[in-house]
Amino acid sequence: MVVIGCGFMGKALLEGWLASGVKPEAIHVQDPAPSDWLKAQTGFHLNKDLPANPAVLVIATKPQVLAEVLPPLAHFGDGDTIVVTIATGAPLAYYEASFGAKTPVARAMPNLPAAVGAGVTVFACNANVSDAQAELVADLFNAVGTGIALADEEQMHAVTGISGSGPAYVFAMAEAMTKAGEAMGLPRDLASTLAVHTIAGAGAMMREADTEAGDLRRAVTSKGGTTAEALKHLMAPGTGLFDLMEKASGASRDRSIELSTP
Ligand SMILES: NC(=O)C1=CN([C@@H]2O[C@H](COP(=O)(O)OP(=O)(O)OC[C@H]3O[C@@H](n4cnc5c(N)ncnc54)[C@H](OP(=O)(O)O)[C@@H]3O)[C@@H](O)[C@H]2O)C=CC1
Ligand SMILES: O=C(O)[C@@H]1CCC=N1
Repeated sequence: MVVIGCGFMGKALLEGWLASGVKPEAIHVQDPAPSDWLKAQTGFHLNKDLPANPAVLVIATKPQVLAEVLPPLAHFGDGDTIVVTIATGAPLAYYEASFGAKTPVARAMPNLPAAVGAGVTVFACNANVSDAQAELVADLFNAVGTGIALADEEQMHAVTGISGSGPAYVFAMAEAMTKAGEAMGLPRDLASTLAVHTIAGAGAMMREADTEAGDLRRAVTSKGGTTAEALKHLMAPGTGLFDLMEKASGASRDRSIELSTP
């Protein structure tokens, strides 16, 4: 496997893949300014000559640099190597134009919790991807969480607005809960611990429960109690979380569309 670009997301995937048993010796990583984490890894082939026919070529750079990153890699095209790109926005056709029309390409949108094996990745494959390669892509992303194949590539922008950017919304929520706790006089450490454990606990419960998130919300909300008072603010039409989430995820989706012509 060859990985081009090892920033936040490249590192998250590599951490997940290493934890799932992929051998570092099987991985070539190219990055012009390797992070301390990358330099500290043993076994990777870092910024060394690349193998001629890797099974997988992962593109993990920002979409803004694709126009300079892809041309020197064009010789990997039109063969058995599958290009797996996690760059936001750019469509499959962009890679076909760069690598050749016969190149197998999978366009994926992972998310940061892949680093701890709890990511969710949606991927769309072009017509050149064989069944075995599609299975390989699914295996790669299932190894770091849950992989979901998508038939309609156009939906990838909306996926980005929900799960690609989504961990940041949840981290922001933890920050906001911490700040609110401090504002009510709790020590920062305690407020932060409460926020993190509450979100992690609620997340674990949603994953295991057989019911929808709304049902779980109702289970916390005693009639005439404290939560109902809080939710009057969080669910207020116009200013509440629901409308805000629609605006926020829509803004992420729109930016993904803007980035689709690198
Ligand atoms: N972060 C996230 O949660 C997610 C990110 N993504 C997508 O993944 C991609 C990477 O994102 P992220 O990791 O956050 O970004 P980063 O900027 O952290 O990582 C990109 C890495 O690529 C390196 N790079 C730049 N030019 C080259 C080159 N010519 N050859 C090899 N490497 C190069 C950068 O080096 P330098 O910094 O020195 O320029 C950097 O280390 C983006 O397309 C992003 O949209 C998708 C889902 C989630
Ligand atoms: O912010 C970004 O552009 C990337 C894509 C999804 C998460 N991070």
